[in-house]
Amino acid sequence: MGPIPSYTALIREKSDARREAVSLIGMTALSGVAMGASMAVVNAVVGQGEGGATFPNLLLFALLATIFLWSRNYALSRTAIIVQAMLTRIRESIVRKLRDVDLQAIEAIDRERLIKTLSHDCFVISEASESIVIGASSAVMLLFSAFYVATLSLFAFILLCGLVCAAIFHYRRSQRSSRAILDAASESENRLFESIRHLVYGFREVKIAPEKGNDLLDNYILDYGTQAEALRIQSQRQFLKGLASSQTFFYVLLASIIFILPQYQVDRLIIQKITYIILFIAGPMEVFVRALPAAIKANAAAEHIWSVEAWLEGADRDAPAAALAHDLQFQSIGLRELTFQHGEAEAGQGFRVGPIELSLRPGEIVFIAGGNGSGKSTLLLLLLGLYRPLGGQLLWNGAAVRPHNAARYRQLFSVVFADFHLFDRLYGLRATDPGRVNELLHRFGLDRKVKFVDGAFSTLDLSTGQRKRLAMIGALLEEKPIMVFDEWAADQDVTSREYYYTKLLPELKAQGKTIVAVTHDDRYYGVADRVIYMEQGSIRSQEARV
Ligand SMILES: Nc1ncnc2c1ncn2[C@@H]1O[C@H](COP(=O)(O)OP(=O)(O)OP(=O)(O)O)[C@@H](O)[C@H]1O
Repeated sequence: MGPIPSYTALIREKSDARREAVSLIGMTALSGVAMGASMAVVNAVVGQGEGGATFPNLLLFALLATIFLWSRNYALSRTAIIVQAMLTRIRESIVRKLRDVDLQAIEAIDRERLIKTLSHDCFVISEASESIVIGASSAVMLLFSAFYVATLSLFAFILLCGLVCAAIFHYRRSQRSSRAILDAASESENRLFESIRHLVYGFREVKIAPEKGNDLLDNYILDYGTQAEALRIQSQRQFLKGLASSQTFFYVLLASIIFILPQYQVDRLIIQKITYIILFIAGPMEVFVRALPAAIKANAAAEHIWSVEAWLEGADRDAPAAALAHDLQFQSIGLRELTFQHGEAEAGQGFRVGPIELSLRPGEIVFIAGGNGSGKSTLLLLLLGLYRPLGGQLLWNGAAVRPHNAARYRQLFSVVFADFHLFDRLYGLRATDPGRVNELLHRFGLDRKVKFVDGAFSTLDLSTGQRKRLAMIGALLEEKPIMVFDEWAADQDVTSREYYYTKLLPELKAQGKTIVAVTHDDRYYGVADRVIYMEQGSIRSQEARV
């Protein structure tokens, strides 16, 4: 697997490098050999004095330099193409799998970490790949030089090998905890940015209560910042220690060649040549040492990608969402003895829902009422087939909703959740007539604030009530048979609320739509055909209003 197993595994299994492995490794090695060989030519020419400066030697040098430049350029440009294509493919594969996993899986993971893997970790791999190729080419050049030294003096070669082993041993010891330090530094930075986020997004609260801001700044932002600073300095020191040990190794080597080798090797010319070699490899050696931290970071980023992939592979999913189906029939939906559990029941901290017994028929308006935390939103998620029930069945026209048909079933619904996400454009509704959108913007009193331009809304910078009205427009344009609204009217002014209950809902019902709406507005309960009361996760009662 090599010293950076996750990174190499990623390149091997997720990129096209496998097909080009021979040419890529060959070109990288060729560039190292050509660099070493051009050094050998320089050495030979200089060693021969004036007699060495011949046209054939010049040609040979030019040829080797060209091979070096061409092969390294080839390896670098192909690596860039392969790595970028690989990252695009990885992002696509992660996003595709992400789209299909269950809601419960998404709710259980760290979404920030997921986004960071798609952005930061992919960026780290993209940046590191160039350093890794140049580092590998330099390593080949160093190997070539070692063998070149062996042809000149076996003793010098043994000396070189001994010193290299000592340097590697020392380097590994000095870098032993570098990964742990890097991880701790990035953890401190995460906490630092989390605290800064509280300051930025809780700015109004901080303005009103300065002690919040002082506490955040003095005890969290500064503390985490200082921790991160100390860890980054420690990590940089470690890297510099590694660099210094490689430079010390270089000077010890040089001193050994100049002062010890002459005791065993009398040929001054050979000593001179080996000295040139040592001086020549100083640059590639530093390049190689500098590539190591980049490789360690790329390996850590690859580990994150692997763990996200593993999580996605293991997460529950429905059959992939089919293309939008317009022919979905809805005669009945039934929740039969449906049960669900939030969290661990054993830990005593979970929330149990059900058993729920509920039927839904076309063209009716059903209100769901109940106290805070009584399970209304959870009931909606169960009805929408977004949570997998623990027991019981969700029936669609008499047939059970299961992973193979759940995505299709969900297409029956348009939803405005209580904690809805407002999209900047009408995704999935490309063919929508802009005239219809403008008419709805006008109807919901948003036409002065929001314009519908090139398929997107001109702004989402709106009040909570206005944002909900915009979300409602999106839901109405979807033209689905069942509409689900979770406390939609809660943030509306009196006029919009009145409009919602007395005009919009009856109009939708008249169009044959079924409405399921969570509401606390008991003075409008007369609009509904039925009101369902939730209490502690169960339906306490159902009241027919007509
Ligand atoms: N994703 C979740 N993970 C764990 N517990 C949850 C989750 N979502 C809701 N709960 C818990 O389930 C219970 C019911 O929540 P739910 O949101 O369904 O109630 P609600 O009646 O809609 O409340 P509200 O009127 O305040 O919106 C609450 O105790 C809540 O803490």
